[in-house]
Amino acid sequence: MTKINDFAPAKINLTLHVLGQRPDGYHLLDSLVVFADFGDRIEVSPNSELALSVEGPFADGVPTGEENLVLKAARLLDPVRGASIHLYKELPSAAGIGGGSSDAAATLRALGEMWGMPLPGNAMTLGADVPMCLDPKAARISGAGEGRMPVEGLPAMPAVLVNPRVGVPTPAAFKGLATKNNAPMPDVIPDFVDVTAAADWLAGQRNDLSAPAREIAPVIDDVLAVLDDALLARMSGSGATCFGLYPDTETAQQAALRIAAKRPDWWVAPVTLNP
Ligand SMILES: C[C@@](CO)(OP(=O)(O)O)[C@H](O)COP(=O)(O)OP(=O)(O)OC[C@H]1O[C@@H](n2ccc(N)nc2=O)[C@H](O)[C@@H]1O
Ligand SMILES: Nc1ncnc2c1ncn2[C@@H]1O[C@H](COP(=O)(O)OP(=O)(O)O)[C@@H](O)[C@H]1O
Repeated sequence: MTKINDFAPAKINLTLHVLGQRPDGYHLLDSLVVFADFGDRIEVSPNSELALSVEGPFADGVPTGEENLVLKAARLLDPVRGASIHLYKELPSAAGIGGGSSDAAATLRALGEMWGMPLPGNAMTLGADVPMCLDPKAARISGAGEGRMPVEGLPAMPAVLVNPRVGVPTPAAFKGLATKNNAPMPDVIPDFVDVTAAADWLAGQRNDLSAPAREIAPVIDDVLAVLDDALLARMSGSGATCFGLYPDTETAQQAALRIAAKRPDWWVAPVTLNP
């Protein structure tokens, strides 16, 4: 039986500048996005009905009904066709790292291949993060999430992802913004010789959702504090996951061990953020 596997990597917003708000309420973004070598996994195989099974460390709490983004993605591609989909959930949900969106994008890729269909142009209807996850490579994201410019010149970045197991609802983070019209990133994102140079430049940029998310979940301050030995520590997306950038893989792994020992109740993952 034909089985197709796909990988749904964690999405990290290295920067997230909020530039304004559209009349429909969605916010205009300028965001530098990269993807980790760590994420969920999807397996699809032929089946008469559309069926989803979920397992893995973060399976609990992921909806298994029609509201699951994996099933919504399948229905977007074909409203009636059947398939068996297995989701192995390694990523925490509602965590600012686009787990559900990346699952949806991986489902579109895998079912598109199995059913011989092209990727849909309206993936945005599944969620603002889904289009950027269709081709999970470094990109500068604009509009409400639909604009995507590939970014060359980023190094592979050793990092640690830390989530305090507290969910931040994305609408609440946007609603809490003190100012909606903020400055974009510079027009040109430079090339960087290494992760230290990238971290130096990133330090001059922002995540505008960080302040409102920290109001909602003050534990984010504790997360940033344990990442104080990183070259740069910042929240991703609408939180609460934060990333720390480290000069090399070994240092990142040591930092992850230290943080996991200090906060065994938190989710801690040493990763590489790929260009
Ligand atoms: C903030 C970001 C940054 O990459 O990531 P996450 O924190 O979700 O990972 C995304 O913009 C989130 O994308 P996603 O989670 O797919 O958003 P959606 O389901 O489409 O929207 C959830 C809600 O977020 C708000 N929203 C989302 C995107 C956007 N550009 N402006 C918004 O105001 C709206 O209130 C919307 O109802
Ligand atoms: N496959 C999925 N994985 C995770 N969450 C999902 C999935 N499908 C639907 N959801 C719902 O989407 C919401 C946002 O999840 P997620 O995409 O992980 O958030 P974020 O983009 O903030 O990391 C969750 O609260 C969850 O109920």
